[in-house]
Amino acid sequence: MLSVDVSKKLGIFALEISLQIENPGITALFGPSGAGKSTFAKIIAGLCAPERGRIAFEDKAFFDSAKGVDLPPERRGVGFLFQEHRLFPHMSVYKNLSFGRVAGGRRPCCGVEEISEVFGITPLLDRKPASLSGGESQRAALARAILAAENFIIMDEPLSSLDEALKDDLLGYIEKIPPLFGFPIIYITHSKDEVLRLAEKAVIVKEGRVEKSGSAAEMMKSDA
Ligand SMILES: Nc1ncnc2c1ncn2[C@@H]1O[C@H](COP(=O)(O)OP(=O)(O)OP(=O)(O)O)[C@@H](O)[C@H]1O
Repeated sequence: MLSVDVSKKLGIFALEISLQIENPGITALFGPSGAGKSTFAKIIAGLCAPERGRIAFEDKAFFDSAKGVDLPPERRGVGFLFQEHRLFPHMSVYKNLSFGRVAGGRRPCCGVEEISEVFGITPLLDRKPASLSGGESQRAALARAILAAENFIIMDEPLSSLDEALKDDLLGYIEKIPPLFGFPIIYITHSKDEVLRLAEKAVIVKEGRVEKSGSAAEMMKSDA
C-alpha cells in the first residue's frame, strides 16, 4: 500500500493531499489541467519535496518531515514514464535499458532481453533514440521504467504525444504490466477513455486536493 499525506506550496498554488492506494493494479489520477496531478506524482517519486508530511510504501518511509527522512529518487524504487520519452540521446536503446536496470532497485524484475521481447523492441536495441518513431520511443521508455522499478510505476500522461493508433497500441502494452510484472501503476490522465480502459480505481484531483476516489467506472460516471 502507498500511503501519502503531504502539503506543498508552489507560488499561489497549494497542494494538500492525503491518500492511500491499495490497489495492486492500475489506479488513475484524473483531473483538469492545473489540478496538481504532476506535482503530486513528482512528490511521490522524490523529484519535488513537500513542505510537510509523510510518504510510505508498505513499511518503508520515503519521506517523513517529522523524522527528517527524505530518500532520493533512486532509493524509492519508483519507475517513472513521462509525457515525452526522455531516453538518453547519446545511448543506444540497449544502454538506455541497462541504465534503467542499474539505476533501479536491487531486485530487477527481469533482464533487458526478456523485457525487449515483451515490448517488441528487440530489433531496435542497437539504435539511438533519434532514429526511433514516437511509438517505438515510448515503448523503450516504458521498458526502462519497468527495469528501474522496484515498488511501483508512475505514468504521467504517457500517451499525450502519440496519435490515436499509437495510443491504442501503447495502451495494449501498459495493460500487460500488472499481470506480467506485478507492479502497481499510478496513471495520470485527462482522458476518461483511458481511465475506463485501464484502471480499476480512480482518484479525482481538483485544485490541489482529492475530491473523491473509488471504482473507476463510478468515478467517471459521477464526474460527467
Ligand atoms: N515551480 C512552480 N512554481 C509556481 N507554480 C507552479 C510550479 N510548478 C507548478 N506550478 C503550478 O501548480 C499547479 C499544478 O500544476 P501541475 O503541473 O501539477 O498540474 P497538472 O494537474 O499536472 O496539470 P496538467 O494536467 O496540465 O499537466 C499549476 O497551477 C501550476 O502552474
